[in-house]
Amino acid sequence: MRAEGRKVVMLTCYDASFAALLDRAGVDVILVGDSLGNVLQGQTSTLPVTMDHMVYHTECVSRGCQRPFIVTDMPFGSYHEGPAQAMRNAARLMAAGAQMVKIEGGAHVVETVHYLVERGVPVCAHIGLTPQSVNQLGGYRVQGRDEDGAARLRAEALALEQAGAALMVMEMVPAGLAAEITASLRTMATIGIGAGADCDGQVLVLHDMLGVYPGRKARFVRNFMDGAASIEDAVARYAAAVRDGSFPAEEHNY
Ligand SMILES: Nc1nc(=O)c2c([nH]1)NC[C@@H]1CN(c3ccc(C(=O)N[C@@H](CCC(=O)O)C(=O)O)cc3)CN21
Ligand SMILES: CC(C)C(=O)C(=O)O
Ligand SMILES: [Mg+2]
Repeated sequence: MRAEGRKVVMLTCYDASFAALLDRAGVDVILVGDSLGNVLQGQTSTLPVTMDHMVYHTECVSRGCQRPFIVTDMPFGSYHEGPAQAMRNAARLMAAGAQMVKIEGGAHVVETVHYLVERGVPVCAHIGLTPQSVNQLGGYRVQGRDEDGAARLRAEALALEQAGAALMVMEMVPAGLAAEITASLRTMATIGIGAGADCDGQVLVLHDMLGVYPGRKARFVRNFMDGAASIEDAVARYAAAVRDGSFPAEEHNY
Protein backbone atom coordinates (compact mmCIF):
# COMPACT_ATOMS: atom_id res chain seq x y z
CA MET A 1 0.00 0.00 0.00
CA ARG A 2 2.88 2.34 0.76
CA ALA A 3 4.37 1.64 -2.68
CA GLU A 4 0.99 2.40 -4.28
CA GLY A 5 0.48 5.56 -2.22
CA ARG A 6 -2.65 4.16 -0.54
CA LYS A 7 -3.21 5.15 3.08
CA VAL A 8 -3.38 2.33 5.62
CA VAL A 9 -6.52 2.44 7.80
CA MET A 10 -5.85 0.85 11.18
CA LEU A 11 -8.01 0.65 14.32
CA THR A 12 -7.76 -1.24 17.57
CA CYS A 13 -10.25 -4.04 18.22
CA TYR A 14 -10.54 -6.64 20.96
CA ASP A 15 -13.55 -8.85 20.18
CA ALA A 16 -15.32 -10.79 17.42
CA SER A 17 -18.39 -8.57 16.94
CA PHE A 18 -16.38 -5.39 16.47
CA ALA A 19 -13.91 -7.27 14.27
CA ALA A 20 -16.78 -8.19 11.94
CA LEU A 21 -17.99 -4.57 11.97
CA LEU A 22 -14.51 -3.22 11.17
CA ASP A 23 -14.23 -5.76 8.35
CA ARG A 24 -17.56 -4.56 6.84
CA ALA A 25 -16.51 -0.91 7.20
CA GLY A 26 -13.32 -1.50 5.19
CA VAL A 27 -10.61 -1.24 7.87
CA ASP A 28 -7.31 -2.56 6.47
CA VAL A 29 -5.47 -3.47 9.67
CA ILE A 30 -6.81 -4.41 13.11
CA LEU A 31 -4.55 -3.85 16.10
CA VAL A 32 -5.29 -6.01 19.12
CA GLY A 33 -3.71 -3.34 21.30
CA ASP A 34 -2.53 -3.60 24.88
CA SER A 35 -4.69 -0.45 25.26
CA LEU A 36 -7.26 -3.12 26.21
CA GLY A 37 -5.75 -2.64 29.67
CA ASN A 38 -7.21 0.87 29.70
CA VAL A 39 -10.40 0.50 27.70
CA LEU A 40 -11.57 -3.01 28.66
CA GLN A 41 -9.98 -3.57 32.06
CA GLY A 42 -10.10 -0.05 33.50
CA GLN A 43 -6.38 0.00 34.34
CA THR A 44 -4.53 3.32 34.39
CA SER A 45 -1.71 1.99 32.17
CA THR A 46 -0.94 -0.92 29.86
CA LEU A 47 1.64 -2.40 32.25
CA PRO A 48 -0.64 -5.01 33.94
CA VAL A 49 -1.66 -6.58 30.59
CA THR A 50 -0.45 -10.18 30.23
CA MET A 51 0.28 -12.61 27.40
CA ASP A 52 -2.83 -14.61 28.37
CA HIS A 53 -4.99 -11.48 27.90
CA MET A 54 -3.45 -10.78 24.48
CA VAL A 55 -3.86 -14.40 23.34
CA TYR A 56 -7.53 -14.44 24.41
CA HIS A 57 -8.44 -11.19 22.63
CA THR A 58 -6.46 -12.16 19.51
CA GLU A 59 -8.49 -15.38 19.31
CA CYS A 60 -11.73 -13.39 19.69
CA VAL A 61 -10.79 -10.92 16.93
CA SER A 62 -9.47 -13.61 14.65
CA ARG A 63 -12.77 -15.51 14.74
CA GLY A 64 -14.74 -12.35 13.87
CA CYS A 65 -13.09 -11.11 10.70
CA GLN A 66 -11.82 -12.35 7.34
CA ARG A 67 -10.19 -9.53 5.40
CA PRO A 68 -8.36 -7.23 7.85
CA PHE A 69 -4.70 -7.95 8.63
CA ILE A 70 -4.35 -8.69 12.36
CA VAL A 71 -1.50 -7.17 14.39
CA THR A 72 -1.20 -7.94 18.12
CA ASP A 73 0.74 -5.96 20.73
CA MET A 74 3.35 -7.87 22.69
CA PRO A 75 2.59 -6.83 26.30
CA PHE A 76 5.00 -5.39 28.85
CA GLY A 77 7.59 -7.97 29.92
CA SER A 78 6.88 -10.42 27.08
CA TYR A 79 9.89 -9.44 24.90
CA HIS A 80 12.10 -7.44 27.26
CA GLU A 81 14.34 -10.39 28.18
CA GLY A 82 15.55 -10.71 24.60
CA PRO A 83 15.06 -12.48 21.27
CA ALA A 84 14.39 -16.03 22.51
CA GLN A 85 11.68 -14.93 24.97
CA ALA A 86 10.16 -12.65 22.32
CA MET A 87 10.05 -15.52 19.78
CA ARG A 88 8.40 -17.87 22.28
CA ASN A 89 5.68 -15.33 23.08
CA ALA A 90 5.25 -14.15 19.46
CA ALA A 91 4.62 -17.79 18.48
CA ARG A 92 1.70 -17.93 20.96
CA LEU A 93 0.18 -14.77 19.45
CA MET A 94 0.61 -16.06 15.88
CA ALA A 95 -1.03 -19.36 16.87
CA ALA A 96 -3.92 -17.33 18.32
CA GLY A 97 -4.48 -15.62 14.95
CA ALA A 98 -2.10 -12.66 14.81
CA GLN A 99 -0.40 -12.12 11.45
CA MET A 100 2.15 -9.65 12.84
CA VAL A 101 3.29 -8.65 16.32
CA LYS A 102 4.00 -5.14 17.59
CA ILE A 103 6.92 -4.26 19.85
CA GLU A 104 7.53 -0.90 21.56
CA GLY A 105 10.95 0.72 21.56
CA GLY A 106 13.95 1.81 19.53
CA ALA A 107 17.59 0.75 19.71
CA HIS A 108 17.06 -1.80 22.49
CA VAL A 109 14.61 -3.90 20.40
CA VAL A 110 16.46 -3.83 17.05
CA GLU A 111 18.14 -7.20 17.65
CA THR A 112 14.82 -8.76 18.72
CA VAL A 113 13.02 -7.41 15.62
CA HIS A 114 15.69 -8.91 13.36
CA TYR A 115 15.50 -12.25 15.20
CA LEU A 116 11.71 -12.50 14.80
CA VAL A 117 11.65 -11.39 11.16
CA GLU A 118 14.32 -13.94 10.23
CA ARG A 119 12.11 -16.64 11.79
CA GLY A 120 8.92 -15.78 9.89
CA VAL A 121 7.26 -13.38 12.30
CA PRO A 122 6.34 -10.04 10.67
CA VAL A 123 7.00 -7.15 13.06
CA CYS A 124 5.44 -3.73 13.61
CA ALA A 125 7.73 -1.35 15.50
CA HIS A 126 6.43 1.46 17.76
CA ILE A 127 8.45 4.60 18.58
CA GLY A 128 7.83 8.07 20.01
CA LEU A 129 5.49 7.81 22.99
CA THR A 130 5.82 4.17 24.04
CA PRO A 131 3.17 3.74 26.77
CA GLN A 132 4.85 0.70 28.33
CA SER A 133 7.68 3.10 29.31
CA VAL A 134 5.35 5.71 30.83
CA ASN A 135 7.09 5.54 34.21
CA GLN A 136 10.38 6.48 32.55
CA LEU A 137 8.93 9.07 30.15
CA GLY A 138 7.17 10.83 33.03
CA GLY A 139 3.73 10.87 31.40
CA TYR A 140 1.93 10.53 28.08
CA ARG A 141 3.65 13.42 26.34
CA VAL A 142 4.95 14.37 22.92
CA GLN A 143 8.37 12.91 22.01
CA GLY A 144 11.13 14.19 19.71
CA ARG A 145 10.52 17.89 20.33
CA ASP A 146 14.15 18.86 20.93
CA GLU A 147 16.93 18.21 18.41
CA ASP A 148 18.46 15.34 20.42
CA GLY A 149 15.12 13.56 20.69
CA ALA A 150 14.37 14.12 17.01
CA ALA A 151 17.78 12.76 15.98
CA ARG A 152 17.22 9.68 18.12
CA LEU A 153 13.82 8.97 16.52
CA ARG A 154 15.28 9.41 13.00
CA ALA A 155 18.09 6.94 13.77
CA GLU A 156 15.75 4.44 15.44
CA ALA A 157 13.39 4.42 12.45
CA LEU A 158 16.23 3.61 10.06
CA ALA A 159 17.61 0.90 12.36
CA LEU A 160 14.16 -0.72 12.73
CA GLU A 161 13.65 -0.68 8.95
CA GLN A 162 17.09 -2.23 8.51
CA ALA A 163 16.18 -4.91 11.08
CA GLY A 164 13.19 -5.87 8.93
CA ALA A 165 10.17 -4.24 10.57
CA ALA A 166 7.46 -3.87 7.90
CA LEU A 167 5.33 -1.36 9.79
CA MET A 168 6.10 1.24 12.44
CA VAL A 169 3.70 3.14 14.67
CA MET A 170 4.82 6.68 15.55
CA GLU A 171 2.91 8.00 18.56
CA MET A 172 2.85 11.64 19.70
CA VAL A 173 5.63 12.83 17.37
CA PRO A 174 5.61 16.37 15.87
CA ALA A 175 3.95 16.21 12.42
CA GLY A 176 6.94 17.68 10.57
CA LEU A 177 9.36 15.17 12.09
CA ALA A 178 7.01 12.24 11.37
CA ALA A 179 6.72 13.40 7.73
CA GLU A 180 10.51 13.63 7.47
CA ILE A 181 11.00 10.15 8.96
CA THR A 182 8.31 8.67 6.66
CA ALA A 183 10.04 10.18 3.61
CA SER A 184 13.43 8.85 4.73
CA LEU A 185 12.25 5.21 4.67
CA ARG A 186 12.22 2.87 1.67
CA THR A 187 10.25 -0.22 2.67
CA MET A 188 8.77 0.22 6.13
CA ALA A 189 5.34 1.91 6.24
CA THR A 190 4.60 4.37 9.06
CA ILE A 191 1.33 4.49 11.00
CA GLY A 192 0.67 7.69 12.91
CA ILE A 193 -1.25 8.37 16.11
CA GLY A 194 -0.72 12.00 16.99
CA ALA A 195 1.96 12.18 14.29
CA GLY A 196 0.28 14.17 11.49
CA ALA A 197 -1.29 13.27 8.14
CA ASP A 198 1.93 12.54 6.26
CA CYS A 199 2.41 9.05 7.71
CA ASP A 200 1.54 6.12 5.43
CA GLY A 201 -1.47 5.29 7.60
CA GLN A 202 -3.27 6.12 10.84
CA VAL A 203 -4.38 4.26 13.95
CA LEU A 204 -6.73 5.19 16.81
CA VAL A 205 -8.12 3.32 19.78
CA LEU A 206 -11.65 2.18 18.81
CA HIS A 207 -13.24 3.30 22.09
CA ASP A 208 -11.66 6.77 21.68
CA MET A 209 -12.96 7.36 18.14
CA LEU A 210 -16.43 6.12 19.15
CA GLY A 211 -16.45 8.41 22.20
CA VAL A 212 -17.09 5.59 24.66
CA TYR A 213 -13.78 5.73 26.59
CA PRO A 214 -14.47 7.63 29.83
CA GLY A 215 -10.82 8.56 30.43
CA ARG A 216 -8.88 11.60 29.34
CA LYS A 217 -9.15 12.41 25.63
CA ALA A 218 -5.79 13.06 23.97
CA ARG A 219 -5.38 15.87 21.44
CA PHE A 220 -5.01 13.35 18.59
CA VAL A 221 -8.47 11.82 19.13
CA ARG A 222 -11.50 12.73 17.00
CA ASN A 223 -14.97 11.41 17.90
CA PHE A 224 -16.28 9.97 14.64
CA MET A 225 -19.74 9.30 16.18
CA ASP A 226 -20.42 13.06 15.82
CA GLY A 227 -22.82 13.18 12.85
CA ALA A 228 -22.63 9.43 12.19
CA ALA A 229 -25.77 7.34 11.66
CA SER A 230 -24.35 4.22 13.34
CA ILE A 231 -21.17 2.74 14.76
CA GLU A 232 -20.44 1.15 11.38
CA ASP A 233 -20.97 4.54 9.69
CA ALA A 234 -18.54 6.17 12.17
CA VAL A 235 -15.86 3.59 11.37
CA ALA A 236 -16.50 4.01 7.63
CA ARG A 237 -16.14 7.81 8.03
CA TYR A 238 -12.85 7.29 9.86
CA ALA A 239 -11.63 5.07 7.01
CA ALA A 240 -12.69 7.66 4.42
CA ALA A 241 -11.08 10.53 6.36
CA VAL A 242 -7.77 8.67 6.63
CA ARG A 243 -7.84 7.76 2.93
CA ASP A 244 -8.64 11.31 1.75
CA GLY A 245 -6.10 12.85 4.16
CA SER A 246 -8.66 14.94 6.09
CA PHE A 247 -7.83 13.09 9.34
CA PRO A 248 -5.72 13.99 11.21
CA ALA A 249 -6.08 17.77 10.86
CA GLU A 250 -3.88 20.51 12.40
CA GLU A 251 -5.94 20.47 15.58
CA HIS A 252 -4.91 16.83 16.23
CA ASN A 253 -1.18 17.41 15.74
CA TYR A 254 1.75 18.34 17.99
N1 LIG B 1 -7.97 4.87 25.35
C1 LIG B 1 -6.68 4.88 25.05
N2 LIG B 1 -6.26 5.63 24.03
C2 LIG B 1 -4.94 5.67 23.69
O1 LIG B 1 -4.60 6.37 22.72
C3 LIG B 1 -4.03 4.90 24.45
C4 LIG B 1 -4.53 4.13 25.53
N3 LIG B 1 -5.84 4.14 25.80
N4 LIG B 1 -3.71 3.37 26.27
C5 LIG B 1 -2.34 3.20 25.89
C6 LIG B 1 -1.82 4.42 25.32
C7 LIG B 1 -1.73 5.60 26.28
N5 LIG B 1 -1.91 6.71 25.38
C8 LIG B 1 -2.10 8.04 25.74
C9 LIG B 1 -2.67 8.36 26.96
C10 LIG B 1 -2.88 9.67 27.31
C11 LIG B 1 -2.53 10.70 26.44
C12 LIG B 1 -2.75 12.13 26.84
O2 LIG B 1 -3.35 12.41 27.85
N6 LIG B 1 -2.27 13.09 26.05
C13 LIG B 1 -2.45 14.54 26.25
C14 LIG B 1 -1.14 15.19 26.63
C15 LIG B 1 -0.78 14.99 28.04
C16 LIG B 1 0.46 15.79 28.45
O3 LIG B 1 1.11 16.43 27.60
O4 LIG B 1 0.77 15.77 29.63
C17 LIG B 1 -2.85 15.18 24.96
O5 LIG B 1 -3.52 16.23 25.02
O6 LIG B 1 -2.52 14.66 23.89
C18 LIG B 1 -1.96 10.37 25.23
C19 LIG B 1 -1.76 9.03 24.88
C20 LIG B 1 -2.10 6.24 24.03
N7 LIG B 1 -2.65 4.93 24.22
C1 LIG C 1 -2.55 3.12 20.34
C2 LIG C 1 -1.94 1.93 19.67
C3 LIG C 1 -0.84 2.30 18.74
C4 LIG C 1 -1.53 0.88 20.66
O1 LIG C 1 -0.38 0.53 20.82
C5 LIG C 1 -2.58 0.25 21.45
O2 LIG C 1 -3.78 0.43 21.16
O3 LIG C 1 -2.24 -0.46 22.40
MG1 LIG D 1 -0.13 -0.66 22.54
